[in-house]
Amino acid sequence: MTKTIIIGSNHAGIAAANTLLDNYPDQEVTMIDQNSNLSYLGCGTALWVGRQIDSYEKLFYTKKEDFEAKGAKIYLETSVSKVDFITKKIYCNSLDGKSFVEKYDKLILATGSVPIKPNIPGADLENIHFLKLFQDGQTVDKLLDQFDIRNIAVIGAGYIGVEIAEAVKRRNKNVLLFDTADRSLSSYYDKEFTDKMDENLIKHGIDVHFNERAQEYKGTDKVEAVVTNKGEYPVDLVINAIGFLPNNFLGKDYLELFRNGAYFVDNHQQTSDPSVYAVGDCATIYSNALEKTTYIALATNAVRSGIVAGHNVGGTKLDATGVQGSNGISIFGLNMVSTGMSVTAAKKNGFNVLYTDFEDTQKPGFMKENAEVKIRIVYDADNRRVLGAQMCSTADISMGIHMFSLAIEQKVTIDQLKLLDIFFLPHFNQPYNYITMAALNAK
Ligand SMILES: Cc1cc2nc3c(=O)[nH]c(=O)nc-3n(C[C@H](O)[C@H](O)[C@H](O)COP(=O)(O)OP(=O)(O)OC[C@H]3O[C@@H](n4cnc5c(N)ncnc54)[C@H](O)[C@@H]3O)c2cc1C
Ligand SMILES: NC(=O)c1ccc[n+]([C@@H]2O[C@H](COP(=O)([O-])OP(=O)(O)OC[C@H]3O[C@@H](n4cnc5c(N)ncnc54)[C@H](O)[C@@H]3O)[C@@H](O)[C@H]2O)c1
Repeated sequence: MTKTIIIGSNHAGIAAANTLLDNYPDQEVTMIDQNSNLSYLGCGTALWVGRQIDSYEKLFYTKKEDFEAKGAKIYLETSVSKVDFITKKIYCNSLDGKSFVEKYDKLILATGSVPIKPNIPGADLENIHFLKLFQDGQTVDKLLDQFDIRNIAVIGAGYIGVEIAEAVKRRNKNVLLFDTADRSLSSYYDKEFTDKMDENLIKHGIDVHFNERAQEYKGTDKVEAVVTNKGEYPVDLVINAIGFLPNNFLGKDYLELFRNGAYFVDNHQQTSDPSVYAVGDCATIYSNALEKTTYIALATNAVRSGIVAGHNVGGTKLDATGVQGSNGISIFGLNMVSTGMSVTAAKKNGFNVLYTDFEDTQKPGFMKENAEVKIRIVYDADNRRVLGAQMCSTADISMGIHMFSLAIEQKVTIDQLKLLDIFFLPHFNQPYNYITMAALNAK
């Protein structure tokens, strides 16, 4: 028997555990997590807090007993305080006061990420929260029930910030949304797309403050105001959402790290110690768009990297295929999806970049239910390789982005997309559909 210990039992750790337990009967699997729950889908926090779904119960997709039934040993409310990588031992402390040591043959680090804490005065006042764990969502949800919690500042207009801004607005509170960038979602989309999101946010009553950095949280015990480079705003609750950092506490002094501190892994999820693998938000990932190792914190990547690590630890060599960072968001009925790099991101990364845009209705004019679609395909001006795509509509056009994800992975050129066989049916698109038209218009 090979003994594998997995530290962290959320999306990445779960995927690794299931892969090992379902495919490799010679594996003894031990899972350890400091939290009391596992498999919480953070994407559901905004849906639940905004009352778009009835409750949070179904936001968990598995439980401790499911792993025990497959023969794993699983400890919750147990934190690993130290790993001795030389003797292959981990040191654990459970919430009920017990300490114990476990030995491993192979170790999978799946310790995820931690939200970045703004380093400003007043950051420890009451009613200032993050939105990472289920418990964070519960705290914010309860506070929003209080009548005297009226003005809510959301710091960071990235994915978490924009989603929770919508949710809080749906609870009839005043929302102030701050970002240091000049627009929302600036790391995912170009301005022509984020302009649509910003208009949408403003139209629904969200008070947006771009190019604005929070410099201080003021208050006696509880937060009472946010001070930025442009003004002071009375608030009753602050939600910080300015990004994640990899949680590298256990291996930072021993394993090779990426520039942001993530465990540097190869395409088998193996770290610089051959007995140690790292998966999900604590590890690097290979971007096929950039053609470089990078860091992209997404549940989808956590699951895929967990599967890859599981097979390699189990004894089947499996190469990760790399990712495109595909992502999507749906706010007050406006849907935006992207994959690979925006023009802004490609330029920042030194690419000689071109793009092609197209805007039209999704379906032929005779269809009753119809919506505008905007698409941009980003490509390399030198070798014509597709680098990214963005789409936006009030219709559900999300599935089209997966094709661009594959195109980037497979190094397809913009010219190969021009005459690609794309079906036509009035219920879904036009004979001259938006993907073909965008590609045909490419210079
Ligand atoms: C509000 C919100 C919405 C999101 N929405 C989406 C979305 O729509 N789509 C998407 O793809 N991604 C989304 N994400 C991102 C996604 O949740 C993360 O990328 C994903 O959770 C990463 O999974 P992970 O298992 O690598 O890490 P984590 O989820 O961070 O889990 C790490 C686990 O390790 C445990 N742990 C850490 N240190 C120790 C230790 N020393 N001892 C024991 N246990 C330890 C933690 O308790 C935790 O359970 C969202 C995130 C948030 C917060
Ligand atoms: N729909 C989804 O796929 C989804 C939903 C939620 C979260 N996630 C993922 O979870 C991770 C964390 O999400 P997130 O929203 O925290 O990060 P993010 O990177 O999406 O957004 C962070 C935002 O904070 C801004 N910012 C940075 N420092 C700031 C400061 N000091 N003051 C004000 N603004 C500041 C940035 O400009 C950026 O817009 C991301 O990897 C994200 O992709 C994905």
